[in-house]
Amino acid sequence: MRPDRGRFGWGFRLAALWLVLVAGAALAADLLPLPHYDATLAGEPNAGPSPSHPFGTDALGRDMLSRVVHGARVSLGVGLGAVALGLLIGGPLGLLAGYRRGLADRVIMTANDILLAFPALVFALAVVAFAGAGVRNVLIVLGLLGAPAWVRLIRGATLTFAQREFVTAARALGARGGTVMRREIAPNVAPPAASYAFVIMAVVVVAEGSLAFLGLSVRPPTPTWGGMINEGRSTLDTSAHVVLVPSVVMFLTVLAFNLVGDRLQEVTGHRRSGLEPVRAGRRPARSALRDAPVQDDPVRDGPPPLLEAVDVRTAFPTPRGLVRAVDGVSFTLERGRTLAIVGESGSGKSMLIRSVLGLLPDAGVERSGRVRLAGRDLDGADPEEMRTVLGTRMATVFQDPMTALNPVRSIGAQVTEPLRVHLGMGRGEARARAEELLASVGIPEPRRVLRGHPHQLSGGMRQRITIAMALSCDPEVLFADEPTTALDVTVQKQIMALLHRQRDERDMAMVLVSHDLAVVADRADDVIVMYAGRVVERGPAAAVLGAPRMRYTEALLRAAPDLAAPAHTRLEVIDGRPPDLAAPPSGCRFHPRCPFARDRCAAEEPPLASDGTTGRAYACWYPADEPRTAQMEGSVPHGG
Ligand SMILES: Nc1ncnc2c1ncn2[C@@H]1O[C@H](COP(=O)(O)OP(=O)(O)OP(=O)(O)O)[C@@H](O)[C@H]1O
Repeated sequence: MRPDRGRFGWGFRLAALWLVLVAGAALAADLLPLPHYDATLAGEPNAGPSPSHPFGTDALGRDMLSRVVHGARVSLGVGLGAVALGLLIGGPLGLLAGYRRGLADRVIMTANDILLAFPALVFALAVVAFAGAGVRNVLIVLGLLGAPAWVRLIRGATLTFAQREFVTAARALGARGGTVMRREIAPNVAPPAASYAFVIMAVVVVAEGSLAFLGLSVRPPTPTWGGMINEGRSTLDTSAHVVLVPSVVMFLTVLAFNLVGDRLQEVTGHRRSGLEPVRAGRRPARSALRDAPVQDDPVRDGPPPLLEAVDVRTAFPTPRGLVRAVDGVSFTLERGRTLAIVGESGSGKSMLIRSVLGLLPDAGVERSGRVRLAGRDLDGADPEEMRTVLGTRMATVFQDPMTALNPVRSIGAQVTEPLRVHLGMGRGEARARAEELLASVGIPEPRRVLRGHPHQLSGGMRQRITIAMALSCDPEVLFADEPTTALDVTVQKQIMALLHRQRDERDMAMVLVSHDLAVVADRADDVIVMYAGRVVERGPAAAVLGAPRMRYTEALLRAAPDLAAPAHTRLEVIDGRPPDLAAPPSGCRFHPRCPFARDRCAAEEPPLASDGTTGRAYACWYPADEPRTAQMEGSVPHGG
């Protein structure tokens, strides 16, 4: 995230200039041609500004400019130290709370809230009075007092980024939690943290000034701004400049820190995630669904399928009730084949994929069912094994390559990471392999591209990069969740062709989520049609899309653009709205929108029953007419 330099404005520039001036003077204080800050009678006592003493002198005739400059050392030094200490403590805790959620989050945030409830200045006064005044103690106390604010800020930013696709993508590549926090989230949390550091500096400068005013910061004769204000109090009526000079310098510095911090915050401001929040206070659990009987789990002879999902259920506890996003879905997939998942928006396609990959949001999700890869039950896999499976055997290509790639890391760093982590390659070897991978997915000048960042590439090129990353460890199953939706039409075809070429060359299986039924009919071997979290029809793609039986599939096809149809042909829409997954309709979930519905549809739920042909099944009491053989074997209409 690069700040837009043109939008900083004059206020920011003046404030930044002031801070550079104060910091520079503080650093070079000993080198400047100024009298020693404690040289008494360097001039007339309490004298106003003059060419030899531009800020005047104090009651002991000491040069005020020298004292203000040396005072800046203490103020800024304590500020920097306290910010660093607060960040050192609050940063990791905030990352942990925001990324792990659940128990860690609750413990950290409860402790944090208790600490925030302490009256800070009283606490600082008590500690400094007890432990003794001095820069070190003041710095430690102010650093500790700032830590809870850092926890809140870093947690909030982490929550935002933890929902972003590049974090899911890193998890899908098998990255450990610590690595995800360090490499994916921390660099993105850094810009808001940096802007916040300026605001905290302002708070610490004021707090240090207040302690110094009370005589609880550094000991005299070392000057501090607060101490100078205190010393000048007694002569305020006759020599106001003794109080005014440190006050104005302190005021301008605090104002400048706030201005710079606020402006940086605006410029580096980040987008919020659109996910509905999960109800607070619920633990990640599998409880409510765990007891649901696992259906459709046949005992088979022969080798197990490459990928098998049995009765997968995923639900989110929300204030509206339990949202059953995936409600008892089963499928199998073999090497070299593509299974497409289709359905309206919100039907549960993405959640099904995430459930299979074990990449659900951590907090509050309830899930059950079985997922097996070549017979290995992935639910029984420990986190280490699951990370390896995700990195090497199952890989994912996400919808939007811009959000799936980390904007602040170079492409080379992102493409080589899975190679280094999972295949143990050294830097040079991983770089060479990354170049080959990029070339294999059609990226010209791979060496140059590896040095760049995601924003320097077009959408199509970015998606090629994410495909290269997904393919880097030779996965057996590739999941592609609407991989072309964010791209323009000409590029969509190229990416789809690339995916299938790679599938054939590598003999992978592919799970493809797509809204584009023409693409599904063209490319997929099998299809499952989802409605309200359930499979309502499944079978060979050509047969299902060529002659749907379930009324919802029929409606979906009529609502899809037909590439073969004349331009300006009106598309039919599916009447009504998708059901509320927290309170789905009784019987067939599609019945309120189905023109063929009868009483039985509202009363009884139709089972997903085979129609007698291989692999084909649908859930409908009054299905579309059974097609004649000639129709079924005929060409599949593009998009319906
Ligand atoms: N964190 C969450 N809390 C509550 N409900 C959620 C959450 N995430 C997803 N859902 C719900 O799960 C359902 C399925 O979502 P999913 O993203 O799988 O749909 P989809 O079919 O992939 O849609 P699209 O085609 O628009 O991507 C939706 O109704 C959504 O509202």
